[in-house]
Amino acid sequence: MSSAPTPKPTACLALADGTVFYGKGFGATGECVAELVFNTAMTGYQEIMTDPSYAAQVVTFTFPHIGNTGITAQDDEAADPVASGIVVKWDPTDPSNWRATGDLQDWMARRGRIGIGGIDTRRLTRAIRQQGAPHVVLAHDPAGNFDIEAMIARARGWKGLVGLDLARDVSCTQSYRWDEGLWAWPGQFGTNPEPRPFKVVALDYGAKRNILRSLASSGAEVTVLPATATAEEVLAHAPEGVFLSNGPGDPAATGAYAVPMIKALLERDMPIFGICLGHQMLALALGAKTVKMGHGHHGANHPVRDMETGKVEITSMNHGFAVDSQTLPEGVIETHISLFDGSNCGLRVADRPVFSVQYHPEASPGPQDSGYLFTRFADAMRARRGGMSGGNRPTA
Ligand SMILES: NC(=O)CC[C@H](N)C(=O)O
Repeated sequence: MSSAPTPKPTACLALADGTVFYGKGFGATGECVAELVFNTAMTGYQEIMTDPSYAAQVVTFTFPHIGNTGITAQDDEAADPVASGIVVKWDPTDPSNWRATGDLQDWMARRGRIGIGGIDTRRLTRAIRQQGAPHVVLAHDPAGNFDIEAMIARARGWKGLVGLDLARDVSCTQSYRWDEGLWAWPGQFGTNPEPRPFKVVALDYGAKRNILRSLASSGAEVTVLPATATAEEVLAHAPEGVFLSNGPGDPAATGAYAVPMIKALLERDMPIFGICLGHQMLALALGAKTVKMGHGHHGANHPVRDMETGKVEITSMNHGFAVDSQTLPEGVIETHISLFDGSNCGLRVADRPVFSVQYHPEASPGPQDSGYLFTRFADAMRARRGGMSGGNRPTA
């Protein structure tokens, strides 16, 4: 009696330490070099893959069923998937979802993103937790020909994300207006009582669409400017508030453009709100330092404590760098911390409407606990209209 031959692996993942995982390839063929991170979200693989902050990263999902809800353009956080590739436990099945307009595998193949299925993602996640986010090469070849030694050497030779400036690569190149509000939970911010919208300039370092929707729904007329816009270019729009977006790469590598622009804005008494990379760059502009984390935070269930109200929020997270709270200068208050590891998750400037958070109040995917931050930004701009100050104090 003969048994069926074991199918030849059509994809493999080589870690810089020499560990190799074999599996079944899907999506695009070819090879990519990246940092490997794990994401613990149970939903939202499409939002995760299209979040521009994942540039130069491969994501391994701890949730085993990825692909089963298919793909819909409504869930794109950017025009294309940005994560270089994904690692999953089960091979993606055909989608079963009334919203699906396509399947994950075809979408990834058309957009040049590599997938590997059949991987022991628990073992891989444990390895990432122990050694920190490793450098990897992910390859997909239907013929199953892999030069493992060359892949390991390429992973070892890759310089990684520290010092890597990616924000200007994923940014828009032209300014544009964003008018679309939230479609997923339209009443989130109530009705804006202001007769005219707040003029907000949003700097695009890799902005997720749901951030722009959240700003619009909280009463803003949003003009999006490229990452390299100068303070003069920002101020030419006469904004009532400036928003600093999320984005990929090392915040400290944006010192040639974003940090000096933010420093110049801080000279003005203007509401500023930052998210994730925007939070880190604001901290740098205020004189603090950022550090690379071990394996970072990537998920949709991260508890964060608001230090001023004592409330705990369950948040969406995606970051591999963090603000070193020990370096926050006098007058800059740590407003939020991670309940997983105590790392900094938010700051504000005392008595000024300047604040930022490390996590993602726009969710997509994730819980909506932190949506109040968009209201706080709108309140800060409203207070300016009314000639009051201190509009970033806790509202609830
Ligand atoms: N989501 C983000 O904006 C990520 C910020 C930064 N690239 C980090 O990894 O920490």
